Amino acid sequence: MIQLEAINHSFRIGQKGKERIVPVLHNVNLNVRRGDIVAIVGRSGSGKSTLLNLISGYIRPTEGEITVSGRKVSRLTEGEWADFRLGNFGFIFQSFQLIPSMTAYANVELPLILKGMGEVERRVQTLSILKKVGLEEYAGHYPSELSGGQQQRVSIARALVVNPPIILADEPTGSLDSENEESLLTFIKELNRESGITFLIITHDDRVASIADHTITLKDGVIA
Ligand SMILES: Nc1ncnc2c1ncn2[C@@H]1O[C@H](COP(=O)(O)OP(=O)(O)OP(=O)(O)O)[C@@H](O)[C@H]1O
Repeated sequence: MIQLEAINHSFRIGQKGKERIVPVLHNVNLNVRRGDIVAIVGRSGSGKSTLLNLISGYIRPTEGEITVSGRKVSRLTEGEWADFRLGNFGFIFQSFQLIPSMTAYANVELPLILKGMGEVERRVQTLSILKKVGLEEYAGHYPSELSGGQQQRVSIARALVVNPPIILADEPTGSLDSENEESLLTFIKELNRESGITFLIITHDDRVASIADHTITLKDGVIA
């Protein structure tokens, strides 16, 4: 489902003429199979977010090849990436990243508008996914009118609404109390089992890593 072959990545920092190269990932090889839940763990600065940003095309690898759903993505243009991302990935973040001026409904509907779906179909799909996460009665609420757990469920609905085969999650339980964390983990397991969605989850939390089929530990940019 996701393959990384001999990935090296460095950032170039500083002003022109005084640039410095910061190597971050070294010879990373990774094979995530369809339907896997994979946890990526490692200390702060070990390169976890860089790895996720490479897989989702927000940065390009300095060297190496990335294949997602059978497509070699390392050579996609920006425009091709935008379409590819919408069709292949849902994203979940620690800070939810909902748009504060939009209702739960409008936040979830947004990816469908970007996909160019018609209004009637959008309405059916948005309401059905809000129901799936147990929030149909909160469709008209703004993020500030929802609890942290509810906001995270809206963000999951937004990730799921386009039926992505892969969900990329960066510390998805980082802002949740233990009760909401448990219910999110149960939901992730359920989605994985029933819909076969592949999950790649960055986490510091052993409880999150415990639901994973495989755990990858990054140490100073190398898979340990
Ligand atoms: N855009 C960038 N420009 C320069 N250096 C960067 C950039 N992004 C990340 N880095 C550096 O790459 C290294 C790895 O960062 P990354 O964010 O991938 O680590 P992480 O394991 O996700 O850390 P954390 O758990 O704290 O989020 C760090 O040393 C960081 O300073």
